[in-house]
Amino acid sequence: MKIVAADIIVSSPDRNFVTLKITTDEGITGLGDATLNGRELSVASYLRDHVAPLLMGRDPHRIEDTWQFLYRSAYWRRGPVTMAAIAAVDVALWDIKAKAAGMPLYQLLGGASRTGIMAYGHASGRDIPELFDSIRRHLDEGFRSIRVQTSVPGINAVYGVAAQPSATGQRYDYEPAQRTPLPVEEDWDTRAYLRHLPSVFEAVRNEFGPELPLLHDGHHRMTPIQAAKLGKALEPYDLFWLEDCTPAENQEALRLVRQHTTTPLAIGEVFNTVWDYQTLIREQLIDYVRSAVTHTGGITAMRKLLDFAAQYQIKSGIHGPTDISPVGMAAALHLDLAIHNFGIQEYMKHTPLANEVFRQSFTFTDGYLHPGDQPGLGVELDEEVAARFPYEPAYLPFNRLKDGTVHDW
Ligand SMILES: O=C(O)[C@@H](O)[C@@H](O)[C@H](O)[C@H](O)CO
Repeated sequence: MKIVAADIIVSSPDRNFVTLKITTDEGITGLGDATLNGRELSVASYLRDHVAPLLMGRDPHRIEDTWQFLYRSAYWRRGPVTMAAIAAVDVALWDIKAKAAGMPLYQLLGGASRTGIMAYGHASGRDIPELFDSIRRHLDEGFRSIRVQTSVPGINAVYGVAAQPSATGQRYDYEPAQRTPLPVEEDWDTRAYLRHLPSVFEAVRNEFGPELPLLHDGHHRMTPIQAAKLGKALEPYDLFWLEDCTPAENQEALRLVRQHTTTPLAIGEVFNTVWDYQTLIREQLIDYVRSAVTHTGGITAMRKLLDFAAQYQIKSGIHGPTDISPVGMAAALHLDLAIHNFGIQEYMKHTPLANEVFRQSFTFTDGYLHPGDQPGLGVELDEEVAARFPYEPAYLPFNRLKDGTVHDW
């Protein structure tokens, strides 16, 4: 079999997605997700201008060789653009291999290690009553693990609160990237957040009891000592994890957090290679790996990363917000089902419009996802519908402190 075409499809059904479609001389096609929120066109260009010509005539079955070739022959290594482009090729090739075998992809990764994939949803509220309603709604929808984000008194707009008004006047809901000519400015005050958050978790535990797994995302905003303080303060509420408590480019910083708290830690959605985790994993400074298949070099690289983590009893918590397309989501689900050290999967539902462009076979029942049993990934791209929604520039917001200093968002 030979690769005869590699097309890049950029489409914006409610938000931007970049999809790679690889076609073989036998007529089998494979899809890969190359979406990098707010920087989509850079990956589209990387693929179209630099990678697609290299793929022509290659044997699609040689996945490891193609991965190594794309990674090493570029000379310039790592980074989100490069690794998202390589991920898209990798996932598309796995899709082709599984379709050629007539099997769902997870079978090629060793087969199912579990019957379903525990998923967590995103509950949020501007105040406690709104948060409780959101948690109840998620429980009604079938979620059995819940991420909790709230507004903080004194701060106007906080990451992750769906009901807050966005810059366009609509709810924030599905997607923090805004279709505005400049990134929207949000405000931040870590001391106010640290004072407020423990009382929110206390209220949630009192209302919903001790069983429900609860998660929280710090979105990179704390220093190590602030993160240590928050982890300690949240210990009575038994979190499943505290995510992205520090920016974590400095892996050693997590030693300090770890020394002070037993709240489990999850990190890595902005990382893109195993090297970003070397110290974190070897020194057991985290409990969950948050990388996205889409941003970390695809299934081939994620499998190696998670096998490394498994040696230290560190589990997966694969990134799955709506900026991971249904193609990237399906790739995550096949991997989740096959690996032994599965932890939890993030799951934010895509909009009905996005689901018209990407027809998926995965299911969500009583808290558990399953990728389905269609050959390959189980996702089809409707290119006619996709063409109706051309790219629209959008930016993620950024933060400023009260004195005007730019802060991590
Ligand atoms: O935990 C998460 O899923 C978030 O941190 C993301 O929603 C993140 O904000 C987006 O991926 C940014 O594009």
